[in-house]
Amino acid sequence: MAGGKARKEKAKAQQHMPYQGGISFHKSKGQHILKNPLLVDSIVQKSGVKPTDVVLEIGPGTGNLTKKLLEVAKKVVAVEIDPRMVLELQRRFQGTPHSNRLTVIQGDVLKTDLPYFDICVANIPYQISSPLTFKLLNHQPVFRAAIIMFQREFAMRLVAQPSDKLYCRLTVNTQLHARVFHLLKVGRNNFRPPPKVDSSVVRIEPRKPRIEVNQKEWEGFLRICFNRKNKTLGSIFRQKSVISLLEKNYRTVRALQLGQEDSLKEADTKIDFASFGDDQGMEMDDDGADDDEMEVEDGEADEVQSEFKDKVLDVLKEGDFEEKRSSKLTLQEFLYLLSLFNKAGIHFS
Ligand SMILES: C[S@@+](CC[C@H](N)C(=O)[O-])C[C@H]1O[C@@H](n2cnc3c(N)ncnc32)[C@H](O)[C@@H]1O
Repeated sequence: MAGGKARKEKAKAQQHMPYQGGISFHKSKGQHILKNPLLVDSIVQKSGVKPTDVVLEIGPGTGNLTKKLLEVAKKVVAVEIDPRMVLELQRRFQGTPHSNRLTVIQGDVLKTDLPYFDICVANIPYQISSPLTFKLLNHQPVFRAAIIMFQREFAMRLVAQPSDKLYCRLTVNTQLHARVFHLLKVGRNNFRPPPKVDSSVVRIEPRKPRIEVNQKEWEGFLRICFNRKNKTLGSIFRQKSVISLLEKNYRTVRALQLGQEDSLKEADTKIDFASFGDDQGMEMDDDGADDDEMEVEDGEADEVQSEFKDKVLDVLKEGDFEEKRSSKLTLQEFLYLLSLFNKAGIHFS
């Protein structure tokens, strides 16, 4: 009797254990599986998955979230990089009523052409947070929402508002394409093995219609604005390095417009906006003070006096931006300032 009771208790306890399938987890692949079934329920419930939805899951692991998603969705397409996990998923769902509604794609989600989906729900490896977010935001056709677990700090950057400490280039870049909401704080002990950081679930809703910008223009512009986000735009756009970059670009664009190939050669077309920050504007290691640690020259000594500089400063004055700081500008203000620069023939790509 005592043995039977112990067995029953063990079986009961196992029901509430995360399904691990005897697999060892690799931290290098961000393998921290969800071990709290109540949390999994809560994520699925907050996602608002409909019975008609095709769900994209990224990094299904051993399938704890997948199982709940299959219970509420029409279909789940899961992309998993680790072949051991893919095998485990197939074993877990084989012969269950769900098996024909689950498609597993083995591969790196960043290199995979994503299929159609209505909604994405995922507990992802945190090292791909930034490229994955931008991949999703560029995905066509536009999906309804993505409900994603991120490292807490990354999540707070996505939802930050002007003046918040974590408001940065990533925030503005993301909010250009989507509205982002914080859904749930998740402590590290909800995972096995526990990661070193706390997490948050956010809901990303792509804007419909999209705000159309020239992506290269926008990125070059934001790199400069966020190079020192707490400085005034007046002092950023007075810097010699910024003025000479913009002037080179201005001359190149003018030469192209006039079809003057000789002036184009003179203009030296090499424009290096990349020196003003990384690709996505996401640095998790800084203190949120600035987007980039690169030292830039500023101050009177590095200023240039030129007609072109006056042209740039006139744009700032026209929009009343000279004394404003990127850390406090709204998305609409960034869009407006870029449009003023472009109207004056000043380009960032
Ligand atoms: C944080 S775990 C989540 C596991 C499961 N969804 C859960 O919540 O229990 C992340 C999963 O993503 C997988 N993964 C890591 N890098 C990936 C990539 N580039 N593409 C697709 N899957 C990836 C890992 O193998 C792991 O299974």
